[in-house]
Amino acid sequence: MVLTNDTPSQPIVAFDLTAYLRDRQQAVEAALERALPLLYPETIYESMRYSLLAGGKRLRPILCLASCELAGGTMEMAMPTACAMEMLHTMSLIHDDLPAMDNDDYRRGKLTNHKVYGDDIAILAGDGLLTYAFEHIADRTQGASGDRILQVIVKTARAVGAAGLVGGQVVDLLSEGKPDVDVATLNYIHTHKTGALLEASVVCGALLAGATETMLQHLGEYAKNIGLAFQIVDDILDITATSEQLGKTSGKDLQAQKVTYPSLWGIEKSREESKRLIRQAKAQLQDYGDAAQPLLALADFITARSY
Ligand code: DMA
Ligand SMILES: C=C(C)CCOP(=O)(O)OP(=O)(O)O
Ligand SMILES: [Mg+2]
Ligand SMILES: [Mg+2]
Repeated sequence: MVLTNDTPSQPIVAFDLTAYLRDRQQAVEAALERALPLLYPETIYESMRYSLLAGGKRLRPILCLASCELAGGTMEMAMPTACAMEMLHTMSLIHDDLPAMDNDDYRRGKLTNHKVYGDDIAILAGDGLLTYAFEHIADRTQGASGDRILQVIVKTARAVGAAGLVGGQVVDLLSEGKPDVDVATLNYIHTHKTGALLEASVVCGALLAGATETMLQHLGEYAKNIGLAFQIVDDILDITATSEQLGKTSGKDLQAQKVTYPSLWGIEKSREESKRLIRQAKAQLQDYGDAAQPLLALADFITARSY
């Protein structure tokens, strides 16, 4: 996919997103493989690796690496944090798919973790990934000061805890089957269960590189907008895409009576809203010229994606 940068006041330069994603996905896969070797007791490491190394778009680590580079840092400096974001995302998926939550049998085209290893090991695999993510940031980050690493840990912990992802998942579950969920509640669910970790991924990359307050603010706004757009698109795809395309059972939101943007507004209006959010995200990066190309293209990828 070659996307042109259509933000006003930016030069029109083609950016090969397909090649970029392929390179970055490869780098992230290799780093994840190295980060989590198979140790004793093998069952838990096998279970953690089963989900962590099952593919996926690797969007969160790629965003983290890109924002670190935009802020003048290196890919190496951000790689442990980038890997941690994927560990946390994987933890959230393993737990989200459990029978006590969304009860899903497929993820990334494979049986879900609990279907292979059982609920007990799947819960522990999530716990293992959650804790290891923080160990990995603290233990493996090189080239950034202890102070910056601490800021990253605080930001990330907040993003996955009750003030972030956990809080969003709770309201998502409590809203199931309710016919009167309003847009404010829906926005809370989306910005917390999905947006918070995406935002942390973007902001932490830049924090490691010592970005200015202004840049952190721009990147935070960029990330909030793409985060909300991401979940709207996810809910559209749940209706319009096949299980094969998604690698998970489609049509689950309707079945579980989840309130979503498309259920409230219909597919067309939801699509328009996601596009508006992406335009708003890209507008945050207008001061950064060509250096922002990866993040601009990644924003477009969120609405263009089909899985
Ligand atoms: C998943 O949300 C969110 C987290 C934090 C795992 P979801 O249940 O809407 O996503 P999916 O359709 O991928 O299960
Ligand atoms: C947070 C949500 C909505 C779950 C899906 O996330 P992704 O679509 O990023 O899943 P993978 O590419 O990592 O499989
Ligand atoms: Mg869910
Ligand atoms: Mg789910």
